[in-house]
Amino acid sequence: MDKLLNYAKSNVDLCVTHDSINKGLYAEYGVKKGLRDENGQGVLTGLTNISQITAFKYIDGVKTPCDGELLYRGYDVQDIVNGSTGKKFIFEEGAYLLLFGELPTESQLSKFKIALSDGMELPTNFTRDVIMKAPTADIMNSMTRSILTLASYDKDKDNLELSNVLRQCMMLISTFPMMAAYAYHAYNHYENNGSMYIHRPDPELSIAENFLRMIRPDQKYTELEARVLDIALLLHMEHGGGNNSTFTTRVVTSSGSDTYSAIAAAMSSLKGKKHGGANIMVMNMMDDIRHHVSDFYDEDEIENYLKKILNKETFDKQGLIYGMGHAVYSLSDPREKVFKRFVEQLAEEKHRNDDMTLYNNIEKLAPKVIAEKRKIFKGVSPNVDFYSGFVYDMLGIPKELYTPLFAIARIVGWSAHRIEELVTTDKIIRPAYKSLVTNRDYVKREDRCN
Ligand SMILES: CC(=O)SCCNC(=O)CCNC(=O)[C@H](O)C(C)(C)COP(=O)(O)OP(=O)(O)OC[C@H]1O[C@@H](n2cnc3c(N)ncnc32)[C@H](O)[C@@H]1OP(=O)(O)O
Ligand SMILES: O=C([O-])CC(=O)C(=O)O
Repeated sequence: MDKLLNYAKSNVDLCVTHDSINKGLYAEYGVKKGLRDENGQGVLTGLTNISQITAFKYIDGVKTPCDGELLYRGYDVQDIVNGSTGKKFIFEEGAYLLLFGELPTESQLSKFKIALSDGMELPTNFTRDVIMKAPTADIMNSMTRSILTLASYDKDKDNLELSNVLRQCMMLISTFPMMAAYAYHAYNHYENNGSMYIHRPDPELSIAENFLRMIRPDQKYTELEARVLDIALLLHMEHGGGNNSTFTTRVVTSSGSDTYSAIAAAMSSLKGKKHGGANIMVMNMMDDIRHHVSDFYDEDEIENYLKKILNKETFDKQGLIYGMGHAVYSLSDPREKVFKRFVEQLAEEKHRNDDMTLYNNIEKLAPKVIAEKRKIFKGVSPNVDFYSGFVYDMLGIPKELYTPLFAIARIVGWSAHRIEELVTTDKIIRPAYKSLVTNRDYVKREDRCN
């Protein structure tokens, strides 16, 4: 390993020399870096009927940043949340809506729940033979391994008929919580010396309830905890075709690959720190801030520390304030607003008021500090990941499961987009790269100088 690392270090300069491209050429050739134009707007690469994100409104013909709006199949997520008061199975209802395009009637929801419950089963000894092998704190990697292994149990893996793809997607929606919870227990036992327990899901319970039941030794949870998690799952389900993991799903789907491979690829995208992996990074960053800021009520001290993070002087030295900013939203992310309502309620109940103050101050100061230091076109505001980790922390969910929870929700959006891609597009996604290569005369091996 060390020898390989030494070799890699000695060759890094070659990569930098041959892989650095003058940034000015992007503008010269009209290349949209990150598939974004000069104003940060995403390049149009597809059409979708699944969801809609609004971050700007036209006022007197002028494009103006506005509070964010997110519609699932035309319904505002905030209305879905408000309409769910006193109800269970909010995630399941959202999943039906995204997969089939309509809000379910009681009877449709009930049949859908039964179908999902039927899918809540892993193959015999799968937990022992696959999930418990090579335990890791990286639960996303463990889940991805499980997804790819499940493919080898599926006799109809490559069949792209819609009914088969839908069966595969629903089976994955049903089994993701088990893959995540059991992978965590294996890690906690083998790496952390914790106790290991494997609770089976109860087919009568919701996905949110089952998740809480499976991760807790006594299988108990309160109504509020289950509701908050149910809503968190709803809010994370879907975010258009362009977000990194959904676009990945669509790219892999467009090549004719199977469901397991497309979803495994999406998992690999989601875990990135700039995408779904940001929820863990927010928690790590908050720990770091708590460690370095002595007074959570002192705005100057907090602002100075945030500047150090942006200047790559501290924390992970990447220059990012996690949980802030979004590729699409401008003034606000509607999901963050919903989260905040629950955060305030939970923080009061769990006596986390000092933490709440720190979060409030960062929410207020970070956008200003980022706007001063970076070229921001549309405004920068807290995103869905800013409060999600704090909520999960107050629900006693271990940090290793935060990004997996995102995946447990987003598999629904990935599934809907895979199906839409199969039904509608049927064209391999293949953008162009302008080549800067120049012809060189071939030199025989013995004639190359050192
Ligand atoms: C579920 C989700 O995926 S939500 C996003 C979760 N990710 C995070 O919280 C990580 C922190 N945030 C970020 O890295 C960014 O805001 C992203 C990746 C989400 C979006 O980035 P972009 O699409 O480049 O956003 P935008 O066009 O508004 O950014 C403009 C500039 O501000 C920078 N910027 C945006 N947000 C931040 C931030 N939180 N901290 C530091 N700089 C930031 C961008 O890097 C970019 O700088 P550049 O032009 O030098 O590359
Ligand atoms: O849309 C994006 O770029 C990021 C994303 O998935 C989300 O915010 O849920």
